[in-house]
Amino acid sequence: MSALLPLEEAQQRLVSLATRLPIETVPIAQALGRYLAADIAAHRNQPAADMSAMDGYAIRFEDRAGPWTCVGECKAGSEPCPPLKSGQTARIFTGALLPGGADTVVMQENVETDGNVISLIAEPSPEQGRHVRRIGSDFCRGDIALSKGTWLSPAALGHAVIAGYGELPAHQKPNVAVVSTGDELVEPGARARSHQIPASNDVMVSAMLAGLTGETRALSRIADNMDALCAALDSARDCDIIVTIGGASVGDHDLVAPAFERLGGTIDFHKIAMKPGKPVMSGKLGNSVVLALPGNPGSAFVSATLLLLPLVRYMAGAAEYLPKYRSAQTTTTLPPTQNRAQFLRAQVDSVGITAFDSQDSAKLSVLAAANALLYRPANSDEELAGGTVHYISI
Ligand SMILES: Nc1nc2c(c(=O)[nH]1)N[C@H]1C(S)=C(S)[C@@H](COP(=O)(O)OP(=O)(O)OC[C@H]3O[C@@H](n4cnc5c(N)ncnc54)[C@H](O)[C@@H]3O)O[C@H]1N2
Ligand code: MOO
Repeated sequence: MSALLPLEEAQQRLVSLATRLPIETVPIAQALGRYLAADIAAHRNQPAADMSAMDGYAIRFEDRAGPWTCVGECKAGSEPCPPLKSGQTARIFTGALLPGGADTVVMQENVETDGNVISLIAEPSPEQGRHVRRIGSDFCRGDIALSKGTWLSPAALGHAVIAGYGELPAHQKPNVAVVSTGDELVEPGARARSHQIPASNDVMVSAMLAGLTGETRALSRIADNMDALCAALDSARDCDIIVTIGGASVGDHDLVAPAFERLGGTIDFHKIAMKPGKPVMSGKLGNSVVLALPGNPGSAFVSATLLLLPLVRYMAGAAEYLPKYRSAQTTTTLPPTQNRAQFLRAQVDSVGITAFDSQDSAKLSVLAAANALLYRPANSDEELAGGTVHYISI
């Protein structure tokens, strides 16, 4: 029996089979969910000049006691008003440039007006710079606005636009074929007889890839025979990643590895020291990176979280492509582990993290109730309730 590969090594070997996908210039409205391919420096200062954060009156701080004579109006989008002289104020609105000489804004709720004479009614008198957004207080021209490998979230896109960008250099997203195999599989919603099972993993894994791929191609419910499996895999050779589900283990009908070899694919590793997810296999078929996930739903989910999603993020250009671990206190005592790292389906809340009693990787009821995978390193001792453990949010 081949040795079980530690997970971290498997993750590194998997990405070393892959390359970052080509870079293209993308209109900003189409860049959501991609990864930035270069550092981008701000083209402008933000704000570009001192501006008001409130509707009110712009004043010179030295005149803070008032009253003031109102000599003009400054609104967002207007050229700057003429400079204020001693004892003068200008009506100002949020987002408007401050007139020359002004350095403070008094909110309109804090004054009373009598014609063009404006007096303070609220105490205390304003502090210098109150309600003013200073030039460059958000960022300055030349500052790095977003760094290479950043995930382009809605907020990151907004930041890029305000920094002066209308298009961005970003990596392509990988095209992924999701191939499920098993004579027992029936399509979602169809009646499953007792020897059959609805093909739940296909929908689940495709959903995990939502937004991360260029194309997710479903090649579902391929029969357990070499010719059918080879034909399906062959038809997916144009995809960047081919992920198979089921048939990854050692049974007589587990044909994924033999089918890859028949097609000329090369296997890199087969079997990882983790539970669930031991029978995971990886390799290459032409230019495609191949990842074979086990069929048990819990195993398919855990191995997709720990291997497939990092691979997809890596190819798409992510700086940080591995899952993030957080820590919490276990509410129960956890038994020692053996030679495989464990990822226990668990619930985390403000009290701590609680692993479910049943960890059968075939149970979707347990997986669907979980919001975390509690990580137990291989060969660890019993962990007493109250001890700190690491987990991945799901
Ligand atoms: N002698 C051994 N037997 C097994 C080993 C082993 O090391 N030695 N490993 C076990 C482990 S661990 C796992 S996990 C399973 C995974 O095996 P396969 O990847 O070959 O999966 P299948 O046998 O095809 O299916 C397992 C289970 O999952 C159901 N399944 C499969 N595909 C889907 C799908 N698309 N949607 C829903 N459910 C699916 C399938 O019907 C089976 O019930 O092997 C152990 N055996
Ligand atoms: O480790 Mo399998 O992946 O038990 O379910």
